[in-house]
Amino acid sequence: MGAGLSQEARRQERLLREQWEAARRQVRERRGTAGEGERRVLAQLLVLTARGWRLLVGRGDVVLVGPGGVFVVGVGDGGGGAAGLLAATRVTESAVAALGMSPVAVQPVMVAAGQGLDHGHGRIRVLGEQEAGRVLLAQPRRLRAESVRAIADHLERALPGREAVALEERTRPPDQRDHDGLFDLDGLRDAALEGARRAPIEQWMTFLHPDQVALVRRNWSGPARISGPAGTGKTVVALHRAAHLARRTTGRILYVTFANNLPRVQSTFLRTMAPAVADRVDFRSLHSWAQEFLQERGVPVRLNGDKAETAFSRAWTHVGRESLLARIDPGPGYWHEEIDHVIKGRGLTRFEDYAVVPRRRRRAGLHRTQRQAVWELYEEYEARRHERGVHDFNDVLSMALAQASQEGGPVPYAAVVVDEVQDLTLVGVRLLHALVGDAPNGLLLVGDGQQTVYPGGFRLTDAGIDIRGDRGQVLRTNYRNSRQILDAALAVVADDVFEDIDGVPTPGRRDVDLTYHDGDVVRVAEPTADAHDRELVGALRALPDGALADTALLCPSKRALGHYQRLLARAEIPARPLEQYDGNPVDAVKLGTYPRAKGLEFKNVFLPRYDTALTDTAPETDTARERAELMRSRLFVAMTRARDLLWLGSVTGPPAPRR
Ligand SMILES: Nc1ncnc2c1ncn2[C@@H]1O[C@H](COP(=O)(O)OP(=O)(O)OP(=O)(O)O)[C@@H](O)[C@H]1O
Repeated sequence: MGAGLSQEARRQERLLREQWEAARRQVRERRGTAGEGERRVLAQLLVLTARGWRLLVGRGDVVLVGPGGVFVVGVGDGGGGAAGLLAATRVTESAVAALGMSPVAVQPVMVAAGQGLDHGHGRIRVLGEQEAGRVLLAQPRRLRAESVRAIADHLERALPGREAVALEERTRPPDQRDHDGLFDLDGLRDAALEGARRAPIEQWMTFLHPDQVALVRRNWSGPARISGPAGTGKTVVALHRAAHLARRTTGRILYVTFANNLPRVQSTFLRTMAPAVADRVDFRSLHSWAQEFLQERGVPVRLNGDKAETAFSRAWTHVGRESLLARIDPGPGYWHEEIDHVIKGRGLTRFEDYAVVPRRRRRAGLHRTQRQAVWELYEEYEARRHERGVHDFNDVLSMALAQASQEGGPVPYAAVVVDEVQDLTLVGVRLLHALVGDAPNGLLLVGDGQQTVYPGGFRLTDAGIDIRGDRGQVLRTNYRNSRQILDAALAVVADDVFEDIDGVPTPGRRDVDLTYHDGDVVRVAEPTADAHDRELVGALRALPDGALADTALLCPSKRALGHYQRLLARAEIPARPLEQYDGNPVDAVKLGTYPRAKGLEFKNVFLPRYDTALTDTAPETDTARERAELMRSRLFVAMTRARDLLWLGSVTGPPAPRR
């Protein structure tokens, strides 16, 4: 900076110098017996008290509460080293849990002799003596002033034996200036400026409902499950849980979803909310993880979706098209799904098993002869796939399961968290279960059967996962949607009874508690597609500056998506594919299909021609009914992504070309 220092930087520097000198003096007077290193650290922490932080000094550690969160700082050699610091952290975590504060917001820090240190040691962040104040000052803002006050007051009562210490405001005689040439005041000044500049982190990254905190900290004796309707904080709890487990163990945590883009977004969130452990949580999509796992084990994978697709098309032409299957549903898609989600998705390799398997969430009942026809198609597909020497996505999971089930292999993860579990196949769930087995706090399955966006399904009992007693938890408070938005979404699936992975049938219109939250549904019905599109563009343009960063436009199909992509390009409205979204704000509309939006949320959600996903008349065949139901489920997911505005466009026709 030097000569170019801004006025604010100069003011900060002057203030900091005064505070630093006063702090040094105070520590020298009160803690004369402490070593120089310890005194220097305490002086830095005292400076923080002049900047909105509170200090509770104990024996060997200091609890700090400030805009950057709650820190338990090990100083000097009065305490019990790392073990003592972790014990003090746990006590502090318990104390703040009553206020709804997540354990991940309480961070243990060890200050060590030396300079330029900043690294993780297990769950403890290690900072050099010179860095402590600077690093804490530069933290993104996590707590507002009133929260700092409330938490510090609470901790003063809850943690007896600690002394509240603050920098005393005294007028400084001019001849007592304490020139401490060794200390990096510039660093402290820059950190203070940086801390003030950084955007505060989201409230949910620090505060949860006390019931949610209890789930995050709970000890489960085996696999556990968290379910609940859309927007009830399942992912939020799962993220805090992953961070909490990462701090409790030295192993790695695997956080898996089915979709590809979700892990990126969730990883961004975790990095902000619990940076110290972020590197020990692997956010992965199931298939990409399985491929890498096989590679590490030296198992060759020749995944080729296109060639596998061709193998299926040929098989259909050869044995499917003229078979009795075509009478049930003439489209090959339904039968491809049957192979993907029922036969291979469940890992079936013998007809006798398929002949009797319960085909969960498949609406067309198939008797034995019909199943035989499906099996022939399956065998033909497998033969043609082998001929081409390629694997499909299901093969990858089956091979990974075979590897993971082998005795004696290294256990790569201490815990596995599965988000959106309802969209996994049975083999996928078995694979993840095989990684950690029934270990305490090993497997956590999070999801909601009502938001299923792929066909087929499974029950936990099919996977041999036994979740009993308090290991099955249901969240019931929707924190995302307003009454209007949730009502509009529930109306779509009101008549669809669904079965979740526990096998319990649940009515579509579920009881959900709502938190008070504003939010509107805007319905636009136009006689022509052009008029509809003009309204859409107008509505997007009417959004306030900067709003596009938190806006999504979602479509039922890729084809429709192409249309709106071009429309937005012509209208010069910035847009980004949802696939590229990683949770960091970009001032552009996020464009994607309904299934792509799963697990995400946006302030504004635009669903042009949303009613193409709905059918006016009851479908005549079972397979058409199943498809219609799946479309409603996807639309429901898309609608419940909206926090503040749900824009529903439709074309009343005539004539409205179908998209
Ligand atoms: N205790 C809480 N207080 C306030 N907001 C909360 C709380 N818990 C969660 N939220 C907010 O609720 C919203 C939904 O949370 P989350 O995405 O975890 O829900 P979900 O159950 O996973 O949703 P879905 O199944 O629809 O994907 C988020 O905006 C989150 O910040």
